[in-house]
Amino acid sequence: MVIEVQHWSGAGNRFVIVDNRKGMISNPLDVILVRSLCQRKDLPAAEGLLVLLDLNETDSKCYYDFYNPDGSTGVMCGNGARCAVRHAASSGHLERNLIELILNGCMYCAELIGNDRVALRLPVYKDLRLIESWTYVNVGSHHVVIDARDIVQSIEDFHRFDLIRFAQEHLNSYRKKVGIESLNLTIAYPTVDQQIVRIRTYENGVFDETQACGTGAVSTAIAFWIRNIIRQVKIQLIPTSQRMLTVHLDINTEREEIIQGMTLEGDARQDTTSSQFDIDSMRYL
Ligand SMILES: N[C@H](CCC[C@H](N)C(=O)O)C(=O)O
Repeated sequence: MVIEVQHWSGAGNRFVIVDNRKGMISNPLDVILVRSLCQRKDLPAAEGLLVLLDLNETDSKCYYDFYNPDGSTGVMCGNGARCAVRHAASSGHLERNLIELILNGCMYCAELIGNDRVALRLPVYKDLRLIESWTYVNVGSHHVVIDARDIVQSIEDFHRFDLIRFAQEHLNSYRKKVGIESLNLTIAYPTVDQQIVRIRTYENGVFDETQACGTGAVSTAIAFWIRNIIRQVKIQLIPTSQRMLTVHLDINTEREEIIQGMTLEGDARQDTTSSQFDIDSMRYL
């Protein structure tokens, strides 16, 4: 059986999206099928897969599952969530710009802005630990945030830094200290005036540096706020793709150390025409 596969990106983070409302594929998707869908033909590998499960047009409510390219699932994907709501808006007639997204069973509110931007409201983080000079944050996916100034001397060195090698050599140590295997690792370099933070992320389930990581951007904003590195509540972050992400922190007015919620804003675009994928032979046509 042949299915249509769409190609989207959120801040440069690359996804394939399948509309499975007719149940052509059994959920949860088989690992081999996920891996095959992410290995695109004539395009760079996708850094995640989104599956549309259901769409309620009158309530502007949509249901998706997210999978990493290795087939793992059940974690929050900030860039993927923004692509999901834009995909939902393009797949049906949604009554409102305020959309309820249920992603891997968790509910998020999203607002469509302009032609290709989405503001996604995340619930307050589930866990935050300041460990030595680095920070662990659970925002629905697990993140280690490193102040890059601890490992490089300049922004030029930051761009040249061998992140993949660093992750391969050090991730196990972070995993042991946090007690969690599925860690993403972000290095973050604040500019002198702290207006912009440059970030690079080695993603769990991709096991490579991705073009952008939405929950990595949110985790960086949280870590840098709590460590007094950044003191704006609106933080602009530039990922590897150079497509900016903006994180708004909702800070308790009485106690500034309390973050009550976060909003992740950025683009979400359909990149090219759809592809045909044969489920039986597990390959793109
Ligand atoms: N690979 C991550 C999930 C996707 C995160 C990233 N693509 C984002 O935009 O938040 C993990 O396994 O925890």
